[in-house]
Amino acid sequence: MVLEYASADHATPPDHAAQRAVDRALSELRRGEAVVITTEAGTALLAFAAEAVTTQALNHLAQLAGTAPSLVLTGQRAAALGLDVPLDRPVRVSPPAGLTADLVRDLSDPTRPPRTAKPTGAVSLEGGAEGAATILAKIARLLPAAIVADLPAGRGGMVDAAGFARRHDLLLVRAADIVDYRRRSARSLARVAEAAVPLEDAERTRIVAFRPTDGGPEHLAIVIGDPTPGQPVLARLHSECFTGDLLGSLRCDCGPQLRGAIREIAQAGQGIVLYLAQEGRGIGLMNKLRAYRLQDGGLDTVDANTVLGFDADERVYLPASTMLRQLGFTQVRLMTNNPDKMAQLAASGVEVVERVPHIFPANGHNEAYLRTKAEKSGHLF
Ligand SMILES: Nc1nc2c(ncn2[C@@H]2O[C@H](COP(=O)(O)OP(=O)(O)OP(=O)(O)O)[C@@H](O)[C@H]2O)c(=O)[nH]1
Ligand SMILES: [Zn+2]
Repeated sequence: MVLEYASADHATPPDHAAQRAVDRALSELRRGEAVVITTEAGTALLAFAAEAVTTQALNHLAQLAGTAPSLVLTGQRAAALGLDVPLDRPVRVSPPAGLTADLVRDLSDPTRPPRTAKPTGAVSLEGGAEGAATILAKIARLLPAAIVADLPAGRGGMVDAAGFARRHDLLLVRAADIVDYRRRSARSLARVAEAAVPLEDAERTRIVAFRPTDGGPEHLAIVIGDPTPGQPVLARLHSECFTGDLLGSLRCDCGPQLRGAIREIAQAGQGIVLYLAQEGRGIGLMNKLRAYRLQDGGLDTVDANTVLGFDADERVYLPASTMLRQLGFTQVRLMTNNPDKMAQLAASGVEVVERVPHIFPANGHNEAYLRTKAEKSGHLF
């Protein structure tokens, strides 16, 4: 099958400027710089990633904004620290004596040696800009926590966020654009390259590579044989697992699932494996290694995620549905045990006409992991 490439025009979404602002903010955050986050309500925050905290950075933020910095945690992280708060709202912690770099590290990073740090002082439930700051940290694959300081209102009670950002050479990004970033990114995926790549277990294979126009994560379709567009296709949605897929880690079941899917599809004649760039159930490799560390301390795979401040599963399957559609498929026979994959695909307009179980034997190291997936995440083993 010869594939047509999307034209540049087709691939340019109307919200290009919004995506660009978020993408730039991501790299600022990863470099430890602050960005200005604005809300539709007219408020604005200066924010940088908790993971980049230093005494100097805290002082610099306070001096820039002219207000005391607070720490923003996700509801999940705050609950893990013993606060009685809803899990789905960000929490802002403002200790009366002010933040220190050590306190920020202790509150935001559970892999640090245990100390007795507890959030003290004003703890408030927040929304717009604070929530966006934690989402930005998540998309940047950092710990989901941010240090923030309010921009004070100027004359007339208005915050001149744009003027402030310009004066201090800071990037300005809208909270709503951060919230929409992943959805827009998935929508803007376009095919950029394709080549035959004969595999050990499936010789008639080609890889079709997709890239979003915002420079975000690239995803791959591994197309085996010649599936007929418009017909239900045997498909596996595989989330990246560096440790399992490449190194053969025994902590999970990803390696056998990936190779097994390729073998099974080759035996069936045709089908597609989507290789999705959402390592560690969407928290990234660094954070997955942190989660492993917590699991070595006794937590299960779900609790390790939430103690870090993430949801148990941060993955989205909108990119998968966009890729399937662009390849000509809207119906799948899905190789999975995970009901959330089926639900998310269905919600994004790809019909799951059949679930094909995709189970591999435990290996002596991953029994607890598989049990937790069944008991807590509803996997159908
Ligand atoms: N955060 C975290 N991610 C993990 C852990 N173990 C494996 N993973 C990740 O879990 C994902 C597994 O992906 P899949 O095999 O596609 O999905 P699944 O949820 O197991 O569902 P099915 O295999 O389709 O039934 C990969 O992104 C792995 O990197 C863990 O302990 N913590
Ligand atoms: Zn894995």
